[in-house]
Amino acid sequence: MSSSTKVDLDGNPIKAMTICMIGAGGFIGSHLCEKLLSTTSHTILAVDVYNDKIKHLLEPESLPWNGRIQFHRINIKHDSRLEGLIKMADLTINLAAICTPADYNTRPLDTIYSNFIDALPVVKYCSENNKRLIHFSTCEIYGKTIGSFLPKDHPLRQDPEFFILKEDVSPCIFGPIEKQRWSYACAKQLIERLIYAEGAENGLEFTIVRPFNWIGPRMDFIPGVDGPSEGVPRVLACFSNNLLRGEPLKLVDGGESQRTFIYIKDAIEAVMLMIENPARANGQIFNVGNPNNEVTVKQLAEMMTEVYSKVSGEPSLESPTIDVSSKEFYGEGYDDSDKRIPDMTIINKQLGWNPKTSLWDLLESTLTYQHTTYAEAVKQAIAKPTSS
Ligand SMILES: NC(=O)c1ccc[n+]([C@@H]2O[C@H](COP(=O)([O-])OP(=O)(O)OC[C@H]3O[C@@H](n4cnc5c(N)ncnc54)[C@H](O)[C@@H]3O)[C@@H](O)[C@H]2O)c1
Ligand SMILES: O=c1ccn([C@@H]2O[C@H](COP(=O)(O)OP(=O)(O)O[C@H]3OC[C@](O)(CO)[C@H]3O)[C@@H](O)[C@H]2O)c(=O)[nH]1
Repeated sequence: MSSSTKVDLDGNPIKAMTICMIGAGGFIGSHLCEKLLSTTSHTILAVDVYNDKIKHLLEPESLPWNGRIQFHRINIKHDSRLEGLIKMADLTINLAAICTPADYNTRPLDTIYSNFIDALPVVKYCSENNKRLIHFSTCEIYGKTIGSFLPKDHPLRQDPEFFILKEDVSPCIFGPIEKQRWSYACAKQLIERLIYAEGAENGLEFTIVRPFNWIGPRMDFIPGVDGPSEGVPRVLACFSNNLLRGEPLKLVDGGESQRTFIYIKDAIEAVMLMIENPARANGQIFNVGNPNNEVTVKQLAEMMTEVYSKVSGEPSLESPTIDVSSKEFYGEGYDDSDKRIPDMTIINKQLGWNPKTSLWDLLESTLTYQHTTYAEAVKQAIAKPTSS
């Protein structure tokens, strides 16, 4: 073995593999492609309906990884080429999904089809062709915490048993059917159960990833600049948009919900370990988050306001936030997860992985990117007279 051969966590050489990455053109996919191309010799068959976020990896042809990434513009809902690509690959990673909460209650059918029905052939082709699958699920699978059903001042609310989310222990607690917010979590839950059953009954080699609010550059879109004016992206892009436009940040139902945010680059390290350590990752469900970065949404808004003022040099508003009801912001049928702290025992034991970046540091690099990428375009969009 040459001294430069990369080895896995057990000291075995890592062989170059072909990876079919579905949803490669999205936020997580673009970072994963970047990392795979710049630090490994694996080849990527990148599948998506869009490629704007990976254009810099596809062109020009003089790039050092030329030939190791091929883009296939395929809608997995209806394209017979998908099975061929999965057959060509050693590993399939499925990231494709509708995964913005504004869609869950307003487009529940599209949400359920995207997260369950459209993922079915991917699971089937992997199982039938004995191909390994890494499937992206979500922390939303846990729904609400057990503690959220206790009175606000109940002492057990402080007991970690009542709020820490553990892959092999915690229940999935969703609201009633008329709260269509849970259409996404429920579809993701059922596809997880199906994958698990394929593993148990047919020997499918799988890993399920439950991301806990991964954030960073290239997440979603800025409405009216590189996405629809009326579109509602996830919170990082909503708040970035408000800051870029000099508007108050909107706190849904007072911004009391809590989240743990993790820097995309830390999270990608965890996925790389899964890819290159199949013996440790197969058959596992992994939480991937940063339990040390917990804030309420209100605290996130305050921190983003402070960081943005620092990186842009622009003073913050006197009243930087404004309250808005969830019905007004998301429409009928919205509901929310109260708190999301990942238990890290399993990923720590199997892969020895831990997140590194503090919330302040990740916001500083992300908001620097947002300012550099969008400030000028937002100024122009504001200056443009709107057609009546
Ligand atoms: N970002 C997070 O914090 C987070 C949290 C929980 C779960 N996840 C899961 O991780 C995965 C990726 O999330 P993301 O944040 O990168 O989202 P994203 O929306 O940026 O990426 C999803 C990609 O899938 C593509 N896609 C969707 N439907 C498709 C289809 N029918 N055919 C081909 N391509 C299709 C989209 O065009 C998009 O590029 C999703 O499954 C999501 O549910 C992400
Ligand atoms: O302008 C805004 C936008 C949102 N909020 C509130 O922030 C909380 C987080 O919202 P968001 O990041 O958009 O989404 P969620 O965390 O609720 O759900 C995601 O988690 C993982 C994933 O599966 C994929 O990313 C997705 O479902 C929330 O409480 C909003 O109400 C706000 O106050 N103002």
